[in-house]
Amino acid sequence: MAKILIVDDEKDLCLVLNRFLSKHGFQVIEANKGKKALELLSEDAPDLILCDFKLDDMDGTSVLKAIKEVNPSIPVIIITGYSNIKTAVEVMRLGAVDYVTKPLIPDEILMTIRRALEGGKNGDAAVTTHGTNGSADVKHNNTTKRVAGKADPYIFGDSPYFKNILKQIDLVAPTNYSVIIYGESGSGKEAIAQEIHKRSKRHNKPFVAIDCGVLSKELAGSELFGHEKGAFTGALNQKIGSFEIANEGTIFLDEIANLSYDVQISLLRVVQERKMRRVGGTKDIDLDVRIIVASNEKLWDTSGRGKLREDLYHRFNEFTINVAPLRERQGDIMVFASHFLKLANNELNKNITGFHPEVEKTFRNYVWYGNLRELKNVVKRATLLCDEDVIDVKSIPFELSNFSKLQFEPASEPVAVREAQEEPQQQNMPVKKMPFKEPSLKSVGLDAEYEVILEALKKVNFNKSKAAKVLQIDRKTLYNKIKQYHELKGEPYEPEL
Ligand SMILES: Nc1ncnc2c1ncn2[C@@H]1O[C@H](COP(=O)(O)OP(=O)(O)OP(=O)(O)O)[C@@H](O)[C@H]1O
Repeated sequence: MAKILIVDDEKDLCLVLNRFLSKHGFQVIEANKGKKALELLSEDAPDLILCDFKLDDMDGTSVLKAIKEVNPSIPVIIITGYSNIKTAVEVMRLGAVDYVTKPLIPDEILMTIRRALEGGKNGDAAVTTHGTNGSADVKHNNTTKRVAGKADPYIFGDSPYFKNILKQIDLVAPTNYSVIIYGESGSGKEAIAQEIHKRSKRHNKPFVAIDCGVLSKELAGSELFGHEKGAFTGALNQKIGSFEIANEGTIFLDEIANLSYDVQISLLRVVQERKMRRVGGTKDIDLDVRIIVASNEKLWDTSGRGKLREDLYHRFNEFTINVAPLRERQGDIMVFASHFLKLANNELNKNITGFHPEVEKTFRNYVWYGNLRELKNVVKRATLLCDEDVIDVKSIPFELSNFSKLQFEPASEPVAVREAQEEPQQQNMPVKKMPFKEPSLKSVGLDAEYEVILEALKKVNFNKSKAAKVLQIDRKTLYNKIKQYHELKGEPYEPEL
């Protein structure tokens, strides 16, 4: 029975989650503070942590960092409000395995937990030792290491963007060149690395993906190169590292710049001499591994700041692929949305046929901080919620469908965002009324109320309980007002929690 640690300062929510997860056969422990969570992590050895992003005593980033220091391989699922999605997406780089957004939907939580316990990152539960079309003969229940196997399928469409990427993949795949893939979090860097492997002569050998952002300083060497029995305290048995597992195949090192300087020296030896030694070992092991690295900042800058060895950078820099953020690939958004809908339909045994035009418009105008990962999550959740033939506005997060209206501070990527917007002038505008087609006294009143509600929501970072307090109404009344407003506009809205 898997043990789950719930970390949330909302005691009621903990209680509801505890009951729900216990009913589904999990053993549940709770912590209402970050510090308590860290204590329980050491004392109770949970198998997975479900952690609210905003706690009274610690913010999500520090909790996650602290958790990963104690146990780098424990899967952590972040609970976040959609208003914090941008930060949550960044936190994924610190090693969270996935995120779920509020209001929480029980079935979504259950699916996400089950996937995470199977060892996958955001639906990519692919943990086998042999190639992209090989069989699964060894399981590593370890979030830092993924070896390609039965995962969600990738698509490479025929838009100009895809054609260009595929041209580069085809060019480099047959060679032994190292490749650097640049792109924002969730933009599909690993998908491209896998495609290079698939189209190379190494295709029936292992593809091993390592999330270097999650490796602790102490264990990174042993994770990558393995260790001999007794090499250090705790090395009870010999361990084969990722490079040896990937021998004759391809290794994908995500967030490469996070590796410590010592590990970078060992890595340089692998790249230069094609040899490595296990930690504590005395024997050289010959290696023939193709290296693909990924980063979301330019490695030249990283090496300029002394974070990445310059010689290593030059070794990697044999071929570069730049993955554009989703918001700059307007033409691909609905192609991916339809693909993710097909996957979600299969998984949930549903038959939703497409997207309402209003949803398509919303998708095209949104910034997608988490790129494909965020789109996939939104579509999966909408498929779960939707009881119509097509995904309608009420099944997508309120903050997303009202995105342009909720923007009243400059976005952090104004250029990219502006380029991607059909109506650029709407991007940074202040809170605006959403006038009804035919104003009545009721609609004018609601319009004014809605404006005040939006102001309050913004003030408290879209925490609806806090907004209700600011507005001196209870949470239910707040939901009802939002719901009423949307219904009057012909946009039904169903808050869940
Ligand atoms: N071409 C594609 N077709 C279908 N799904 C894709 C494709 N590319 C990416 N995805 C999906 O989008 C999500 C993010 O992709 P991926 O892990 O490759 O991104 P990434 O840039 O490596 O992310 P990170 O930097 O956070 O590790 C995954 O769930 C993946 O399955």
